[in-house]
Amino acid sequence: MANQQYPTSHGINDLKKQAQVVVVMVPLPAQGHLNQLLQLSRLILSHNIPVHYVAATTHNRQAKQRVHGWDPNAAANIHFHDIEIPPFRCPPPNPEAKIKFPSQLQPAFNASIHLTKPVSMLLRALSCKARKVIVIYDSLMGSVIEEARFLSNAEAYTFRSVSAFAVSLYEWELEGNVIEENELFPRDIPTLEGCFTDEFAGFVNCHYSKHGKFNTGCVYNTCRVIESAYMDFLEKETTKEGIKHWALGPFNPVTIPERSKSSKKQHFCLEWLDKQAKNTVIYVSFGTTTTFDDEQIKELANGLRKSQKKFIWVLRDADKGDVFKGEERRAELPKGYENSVDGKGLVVRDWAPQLEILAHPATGGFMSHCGWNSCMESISMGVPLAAWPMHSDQPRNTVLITKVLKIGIVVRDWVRRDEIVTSKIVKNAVNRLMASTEGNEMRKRAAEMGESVRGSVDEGGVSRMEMESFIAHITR
Ligand SMILES: O=c1ccn([C@@H]2O[C@H](COP(=O)(O)OP(=O)(O)O[C@H]3O[C@H](CO)[C@@H](O)[C@H](O)[C@H]3O)[C@@H](O)[C@H]2O)c(=O)[nH]1
Repeated sequence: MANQQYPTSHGINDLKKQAQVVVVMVPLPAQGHLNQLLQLSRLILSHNIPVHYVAATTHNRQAKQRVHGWDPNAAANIHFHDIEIPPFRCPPPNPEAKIKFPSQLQPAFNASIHLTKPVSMLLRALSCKARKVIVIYDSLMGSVIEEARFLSNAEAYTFRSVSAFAVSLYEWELEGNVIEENELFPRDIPTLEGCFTDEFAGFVNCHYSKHGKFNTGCVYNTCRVIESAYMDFLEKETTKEGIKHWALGPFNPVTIPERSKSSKKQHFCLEWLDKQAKNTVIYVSFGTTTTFDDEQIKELANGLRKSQKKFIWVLRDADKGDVFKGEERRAELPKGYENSVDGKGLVVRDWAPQLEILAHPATGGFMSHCGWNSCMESISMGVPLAAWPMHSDQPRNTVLITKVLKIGIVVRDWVRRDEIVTSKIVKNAVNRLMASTEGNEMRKRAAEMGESVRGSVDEGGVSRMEMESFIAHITR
């Protein structure tokens, strides 16, 4: 399999033990979640453990089609279980919504409940054949894997799709504590007001599994190089329950295979990047759950142009619950915009190869909403961020990036989320990150951190050891 982060060197006995263990992944159907569990599948597979990845047919297709740097279809030991579920509503995102949480995904989240029966059947079937069935499920998919509770040879592990920092804060609050400034948490951590819709908050209340009775642990897409204090905090909080916590990230590949320059498949923005000088380009992208209204798009477009810095801007609407259904809105740019930035900037309307862009030496900064995948990808490629949070865990990830790790600046303060971000604010943020002493210092810090994070997956590195301990634990 291409791009194995953890090459294996197992003894015969280890291999025998592992052959009797299977892993079942149950992701929440949203790109930021599908992607992480697919990437984790790749890592687990490199330890010769078969992985079953279960989702609705359309979400499996989405996860496979969008992954970069390796081919999940060629990874023979990933068994994709395409489940046909009843049709669900698939509204487009609403650019005018006051709360920016992607409420259009809610019907897909609700429809996940139809996976319960097929997942139960799969778990039962696997449980008859394997010595052990390990279920790794998104913390919002607890209801779907209830069957694991009744199988004597099944163990369930909760996957936390966000930073250990965000989970620590959330669980601290769940216990009824007030967040105060201390050695772990900096001051002025935003509340969760404005982060979610009421409907999603209700969904979380129903389905969030902190650590169910049959749970033996939690896995995180993070690395102790950056979040060791928060992993320790979570461990301390659950000592009594005997819950284990594993920081197995970064899940994303940390090295990108050498591109063949003659390859026709190369994305045009990578060819363009090849012609740019080191650290001169800012990559601008807001993940798969952000939709701007026309006015905000205009301000962002003008701000990038006025900054006079080179940029790659991914301009796409947020995903729908089924990304293959219906039309996508094509956001309008100011008249003649693309010509006016010719040579300076690229606007990408399709799926951009984000990891490869971030890994490219010409990329020197990332303007991002601070979704956790984007944060981990940027950190592991050593790129500092200009943080512009929209919803969910993003305002708190912004605190982690800017105040704790000090590898980024804030574009727009979360408290001013109802105001438009003017072109002047955008221009100033780009210049601050890309062309100031402060920005250069952050770039240096981010590069050093990236090196340490990439090193953590090498032999003897913290993430590598944590993964080995996890594999030993599930195959014990
Ligand atoms: O053109 C594109 C656009 C996106 N991506 C990838 O898509 C993913 C986006 O994930 P993320 O950065 O986490 O953003 P969201 O899609 O918004 O993720 C949701 O899920 C995350 C994990 O729970 C949360 O941290 C976020 O707040 C939530 O919005 C990343 O892997 C990107 O590399 C591309 O490769 N190309």
